[in-house]
Amino acid sequence: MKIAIGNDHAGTDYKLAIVGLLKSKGIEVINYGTDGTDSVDYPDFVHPVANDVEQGNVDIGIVVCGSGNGANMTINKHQKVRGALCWNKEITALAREHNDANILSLPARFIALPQALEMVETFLNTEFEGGRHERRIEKIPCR
Ligand SMILES: O=C(CO)[C@H](O)[C@H](O)[C@H](O)COP(=O)(O)O
Repeated sequence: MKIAIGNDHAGTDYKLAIVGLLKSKGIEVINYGTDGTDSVDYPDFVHPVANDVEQGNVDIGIVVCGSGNGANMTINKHQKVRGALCWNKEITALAREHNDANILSLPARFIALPQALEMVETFLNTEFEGGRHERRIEKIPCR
């Protein structure tokens, strides 16, 4: 499995912990940064994640910022991206089961690190249910 990850300054600590978790599982990670805590602009770091997902270069993406909203708004401008802003394990599971989310957006300033890591595990280990949800996600793109 291959995962792209990007974040702003608010998400750096959590991102580094997530990268550690993923690598410990033998997952290949493309880290678009930032790896610092100086103030940056989240679109510069999450558009590359969305591009990789859109082009099929990676299996899924993860973005991390303060509230999760700016990063999630940005990635969802990409046609093939279904980015899900998640704040607990249950919402994360539903994002995969019902929405076939392909990028997980995490709000680092509003969830604890162990919870964020648990959500990453859930995102990786939960399958899309298909069925009626397939029809619905096919209707998401603007027509
Ligand atoms: O929406 C956001 C990015 O997706 C975030 O919450 C940012 O991390 C936040 O806006 C950064 O705020 P700061 O005051 O510039 O640290």
